[in-house]
Amino acid sequence: MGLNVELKKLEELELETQRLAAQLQSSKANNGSADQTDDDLLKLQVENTKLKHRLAILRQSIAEESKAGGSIEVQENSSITEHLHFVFAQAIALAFPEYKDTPVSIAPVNSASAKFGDYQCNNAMKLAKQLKEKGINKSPGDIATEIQRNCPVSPLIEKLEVAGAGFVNVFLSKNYASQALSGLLRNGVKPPPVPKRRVLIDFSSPNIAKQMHVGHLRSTIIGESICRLLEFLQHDVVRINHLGDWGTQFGMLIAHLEDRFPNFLNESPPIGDLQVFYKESKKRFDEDEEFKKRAYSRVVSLQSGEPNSIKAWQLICDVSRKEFQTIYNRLDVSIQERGESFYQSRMLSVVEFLRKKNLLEPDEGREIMWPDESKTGIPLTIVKSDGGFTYDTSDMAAIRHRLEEEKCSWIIYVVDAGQSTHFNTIFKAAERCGILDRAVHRVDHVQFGVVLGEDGKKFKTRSGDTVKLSDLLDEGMKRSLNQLESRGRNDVLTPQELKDAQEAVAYSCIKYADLCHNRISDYIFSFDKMLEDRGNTAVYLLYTYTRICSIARNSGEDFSDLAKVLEGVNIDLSHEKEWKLAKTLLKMHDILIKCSNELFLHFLCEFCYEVCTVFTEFYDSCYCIEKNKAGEIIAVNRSRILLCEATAAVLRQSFFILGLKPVAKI
Ligand SMILES: NC(=[NH2+])NCCC[C@H](N)C(=O)O
Repeated sequence: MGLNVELKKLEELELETQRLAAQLQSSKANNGSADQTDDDLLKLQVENTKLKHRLAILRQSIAEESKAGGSIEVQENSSITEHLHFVFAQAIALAFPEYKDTPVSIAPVNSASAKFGDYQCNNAMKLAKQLKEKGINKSPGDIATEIQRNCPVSPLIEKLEVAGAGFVNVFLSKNYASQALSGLLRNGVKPPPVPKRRVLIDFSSPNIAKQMHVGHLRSTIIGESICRLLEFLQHDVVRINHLGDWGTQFGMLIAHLEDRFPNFLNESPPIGDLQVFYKESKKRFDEDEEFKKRAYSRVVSLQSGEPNSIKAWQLICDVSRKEFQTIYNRLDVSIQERGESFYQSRMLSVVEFLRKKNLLEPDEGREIMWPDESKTGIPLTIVKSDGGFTYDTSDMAAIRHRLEEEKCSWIIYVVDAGQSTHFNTIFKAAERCGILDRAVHRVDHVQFGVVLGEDGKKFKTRSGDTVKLSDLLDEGMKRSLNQLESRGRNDVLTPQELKDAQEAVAYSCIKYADLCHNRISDYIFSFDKMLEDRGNTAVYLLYTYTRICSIARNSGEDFSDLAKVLEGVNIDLSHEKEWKLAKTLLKMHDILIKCSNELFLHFLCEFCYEVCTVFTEFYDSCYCIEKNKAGEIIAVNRSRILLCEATAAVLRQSFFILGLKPVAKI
């Protein structure tokens, strides 16, 4: 095992040990101190100390190896930026030992300024300032030179140059790039190595009996892509639909069901439109005192598990569930249902837990909890004055379950930006009571803006109603067919091919339009815009992809077994455009890591767009297949066709993460 690989593994282990120790500690706090737990904790601590020791030795030996003019290996599928971090961290540690923990700063160089290399380390300027504060005068240029001199030799680097105000410019090695692309073609696109976590993603999460609206659509699309991204990076992903299936509205729904379909226990009620049903029951609830009373009593019986109320509740949930599932099937989303009702018993115990810790205080008949001791911010309502629980209570029970029982070390909530105060409060409160430990757990509220209509106002139908998602998807299908027909594709494609293309375009467009913007800003929903075949749209990407795939097919040679083709061909990157394309493709791992660190998918969308435009530049100036005047193939440049295939592979993997479905013909 290479030193770097071992180092990464050890770092992962250390994280895991810390997480286990925290878990033991918290279960000890909850259960009183059991001897067994004490023993386990002790063992873990010893283990952790050993690990730390081993880590220190390793770091030292890596540093020494490079001091002796040593070299450094590149981990397979490693992100270039990460590798360069490693290289420069060592160089800085050797050149300026007292700054060995300085965060390394590496930036890609804009491809327009290729003479400055491909990546840049710009630590020297900051170091010059820090040294000056200590009374040492050294120019950034001199510092950069010292850093450069101490860099270990890496197969990834062709040369290093100091330039400008103290930058160290990195020129990537063509040889390395060519080998990395061969590996990619041979083994498929593989994920960059990252420390693995068990991560729970709470997304989609609509409410029973209510309309699933465009906000839920955003959560569904973004959430699904985050799951795919993290699964690709080999994390252990738990996909959770936190359905709103337990609110007080169920009282009135149950009471209304009892009246409308008295035989519901024996025969499933034909509730066609749950929204109408909901409106009817709400009207009665507001107008009829008697009904209101019964509705309240049904909430109590439901939450205490009375069988008839449970049965009625299940029937209602089933109606919604079926509707949601059709949307998930259409969008190719998979998710496990674990609604608020799942936490009923855990809400009881989390209340007990908080009460024992003296964290609940009375407030006009309610019981509230402040997120921090200073009592600033907004308190959570943990118990209502009628003894019932709230959205806050279920989220406290959920976060506890996810960290302690589900043993996740990372939770991601994909919910609209309107709920950011709620989540901030939940996170702080969870920290305050010892459920959440930020040293070992990561929690993110992946928030997103609202969907606007083309008029810039909230997205609504012409009549001012909220848009039904199934109608929206139907409209997308219609528009996509129109677009294909206007290009005459219905004359070229078979009916099945046309249908596949229609679906691919419709759903890919809707997803991509959502993902390609910074999610935090509001976004304007426009079918016209998303169906454009130019610019950063799904249609452009899908067309380009299909075109790339057709190149090998039309070459008259067999490219089905890439490993075999590679035996006789070296990927040649001597043409400027070949080299540019290769470097673009090799950025994929950097991008995936950036997306998963920051949980923004538009970086990946921009990457796909860049790959397509750089590919087009390449294809415009580099012949892959040469034909004579008669249209006969006279030469096939296999190396270039392999580059096309590598481009297709990179796009295919990125499309999969973004939920875009490529088709063979379009
Ligand atoms: N754990 C959570 N609170 N998840 C999000 C739930 C979203 C909620 N059902 C809504 O529609 O607004």
